[in-house]
Amino acid sequence: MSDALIIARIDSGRASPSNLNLGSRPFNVAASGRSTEDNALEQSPAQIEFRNVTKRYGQVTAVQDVSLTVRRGEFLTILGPSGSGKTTALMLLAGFVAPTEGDILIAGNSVAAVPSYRRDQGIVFQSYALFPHLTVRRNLEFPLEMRGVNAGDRLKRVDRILERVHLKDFGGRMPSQLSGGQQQRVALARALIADPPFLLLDEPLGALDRNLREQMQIEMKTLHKEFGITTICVTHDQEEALTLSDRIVVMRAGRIEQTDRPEALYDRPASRFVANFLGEANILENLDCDVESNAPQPPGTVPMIRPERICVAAPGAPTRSDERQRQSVTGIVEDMIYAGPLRKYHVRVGSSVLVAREHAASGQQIFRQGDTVQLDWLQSDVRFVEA
Ligand SMILES: Nc1ncnc2c1ncn2[C@@H]1O[C@H](COP(=O)(O)OP(=O)(O)OP(=O)(O)O)[C@@H](O)[C@H]1O
Repeated sequence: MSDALIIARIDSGRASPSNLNLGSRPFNVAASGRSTEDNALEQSPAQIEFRNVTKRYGQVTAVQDVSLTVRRGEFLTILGPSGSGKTTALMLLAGFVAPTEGDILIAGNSVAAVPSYRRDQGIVFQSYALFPHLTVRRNLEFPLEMRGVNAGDRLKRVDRILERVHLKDFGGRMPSQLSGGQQQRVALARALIADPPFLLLDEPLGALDRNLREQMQIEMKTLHKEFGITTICVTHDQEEALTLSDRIVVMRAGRIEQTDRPEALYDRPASRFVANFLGEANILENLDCDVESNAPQPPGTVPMIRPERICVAAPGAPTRSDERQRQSVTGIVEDMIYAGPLRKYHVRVGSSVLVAREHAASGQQIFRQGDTVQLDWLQSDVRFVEA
């Protein structure tokens, strides 16, 4: 079932950074810089709630004790590696599978006894699931017919939605006569046409090539803004999650590891797992020095720094940061990779290899394999993550 696409808005009551039970860690504090939009979302009413939901298949626990609150209008992405329970969480919400324990509420009411076909939701799958023998127009009319909408209204609504997804001249085509991106737009239009209160997306763009995926990400974000529809999206694509979401839920082995806004998740991951899953992370272990930070190291944590926060320089070169705030180590370049406008260095320091990423600026010294370099960073850029 990993090829369904669904949109909705989820908020983990259990694991957001502000309520994670992590003692006195500095990242318990919600990141600053919230926009008016963020605040408005936080104040919007809860639309969907998972209350201690567990789903077992025999010996396998696919989802374990998940509690979430999705707010009206939110775009929430469930992100996690294969087998972490993302799709099961979505299928539970869609009513395709029933919880073993716990309850799911929509608009404050338990939906335990409501079959999926009676849940008013739009669903989009990676495989589009368009009817191949029906034209685009007939595909779009189908959900309206099911709801008893009369022919005149159906016509108007189909015209309107075709216009909104930029497919006004494609109503007479069969799905096989459309590109992948166009088929995905029809699938989205079909999910939205009956004005569902929320939309569920499972790996919505997984079948598209990279360029088209980026274009569709922008289109989906625009559509979400226009419709203001609560959306829950399941993906294992970090970039997609970062681009589209108001908030991201990171799942691991059936549980929620962390929930937060994309920037906050990247800048202040709670655990080594999240730090590594969302971007690249240097865990500052086994260096021949004590890593210093502006904050004391809480027990059970390890220091972490993102590659773009590390500067690479010749040994003894003046550093770019304030001396009192600076930490530096010496290492040997193992590898240097050009990645378009970026240079990525792998540098051996003791028994660790640190990754540093720098924007390629003109006049900047380039280091090669075997060169001795100095790596330095600001202590304030060090984060402590759960080991
Ligand atoms: N119908 C089923 N019967 C038995 N086990 C299942 C069933 N559906 C899912 N599982 C198991 O539950 C766990 C979670 O599966 P799920 O499909 O939710 O993960 P996922 O994060 O969506 O993975 P992927 O990204 O690979 O789709 C996995 O171990 C999977 O094998």
